[in-house]
Amino acid sequence: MSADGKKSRRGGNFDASRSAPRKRPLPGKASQDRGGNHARIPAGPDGFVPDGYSAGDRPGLGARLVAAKLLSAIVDAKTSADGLLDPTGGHPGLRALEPRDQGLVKAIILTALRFRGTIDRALDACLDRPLPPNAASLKHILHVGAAQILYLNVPDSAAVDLAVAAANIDSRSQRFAGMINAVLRRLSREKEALASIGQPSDNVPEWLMRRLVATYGPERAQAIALAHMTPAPLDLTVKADAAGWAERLGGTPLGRSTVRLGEFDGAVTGLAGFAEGDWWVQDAAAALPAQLFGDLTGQRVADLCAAPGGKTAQLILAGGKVTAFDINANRMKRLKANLERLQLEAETVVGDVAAHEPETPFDAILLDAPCSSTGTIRRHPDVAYTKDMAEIEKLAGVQARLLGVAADMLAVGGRLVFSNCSLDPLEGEDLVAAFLTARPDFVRDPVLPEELPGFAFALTAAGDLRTTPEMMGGGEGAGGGLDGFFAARLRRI
Ligand SMILES: C[S@@+](CC[C@H](N)C(=O)[O-])C[C@H]1O[C@@H](n2cnc3c(N)ncnc32)[C@H](O)[C@@H]1O
Repeated sequence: MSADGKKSRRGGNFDASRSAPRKRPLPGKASQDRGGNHARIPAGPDGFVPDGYSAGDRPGLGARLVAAKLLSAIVDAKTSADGLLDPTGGHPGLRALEPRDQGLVKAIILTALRFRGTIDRALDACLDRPLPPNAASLKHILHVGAAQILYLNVPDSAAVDLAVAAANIDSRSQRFAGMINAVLRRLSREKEALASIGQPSDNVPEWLMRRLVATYGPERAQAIALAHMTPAPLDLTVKADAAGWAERLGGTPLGRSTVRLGEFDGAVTGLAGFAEGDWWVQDAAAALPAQLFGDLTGQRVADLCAAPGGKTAQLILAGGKVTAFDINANRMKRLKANLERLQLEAETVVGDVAAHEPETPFDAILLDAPCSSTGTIRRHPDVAYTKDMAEIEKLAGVQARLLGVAADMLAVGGRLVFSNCSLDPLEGEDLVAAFLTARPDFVRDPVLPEELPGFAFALTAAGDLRTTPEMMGGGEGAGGGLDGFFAARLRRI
């Protein structure tokens, strides 16, 4: 529930700036009428505003044009949605829209990606013949329209009319305007049957589904695909007293330090305890790797890939004297702002951690490495379309290099936790196995069930942590599930 008690939806990590739309009924609030405000549509660097189009011609049309444009950038050019949808540094077409229409664009994009396979099937069922090959622009216009009709609280007539209008001002799609009208109207008539056509795996690109089946087996892979179709709940990591905060905020305590608020829509900044720095937004699974150190009182701790700092905060609260490293200066600024709100202190170092040679080795090191983020597809459905196996292999190489760097910074007897939010064993189990073979001075320090109350189910036979999105009710309706995470605890001998 939201701060004002309304039914809500919101997810995110640490700084709470991300939001995720629900399956239906959906964002609605973004646009309940004929589709939003008059849009100012400037020509972006790619000149996407068609010739002869006058800004503000049609309420809501700007939002649909931008949505189709961004869908193309994500699916065709593999551009990350986070960057495109950023309200300050994102796509210029998006930034030119009214906030309400920006919200609508975001809802359309996330929904169109989350249900991409189902939408394809539903459109196919309404087409007399297949779409012409190379008609990418037409396909994006149809997907934007279909996402609204099938899953969002936008009047179908507005979704259809604005899709036709978008086609009419796009020279590549103009000749299909009549077809778009007919197809989307049919979709609207038959949507009850078509909104859930097929199976969850239809919404997972082939490369990823193959990988999930090979890793987790067909049944669990299908359950993961189902969980991906449901936006993640809002989880908070509290400094202390999870049970007390759960009661105060109307949530559920999970494990040692998480309060799950489930569906949430609105500003987390309005919730009790935000201004006082009593908690921060962090998925329940993301809160587990730092817990594998237990008490860190008096220890020198390095958080090697720290920003925006969710795990840094946990390491400080566990008693560690923490140095936080990150290569990205902007992200480090966010870490500092986050720690300031939480009234916590760490030394910070901006730069490539591989170039850092500590004078004294650290007693404990967390390497929460950059990864493919396939464990966060519920929050970032674009990941399934912007990443591929080549990228995963490349990232596994980066992680192996960073793990070697981390190993050399650790004192003998010290503990190293390697973690990331990938579902792929190349970035997790396989990588750690290869490391242990190459480094006889390290052994695995298996995590015991009693160390992770409430999450013992997520421990592997080897004693690593492996969470997947269908765990804890993922896919069984809104408000459940976990981000996919891997963590292994290693000790230098
Ligand atoms: C998965 S994010 C870390 C999330 C963070 N641990 C948290 O819980 O909030 C990975 C981070 O690694 C940083 N990074 C990537 N390569 C790095 C390098 N060579 N040295 C230091 N930081 C690096 C990225 O800038 C990014 O902020």
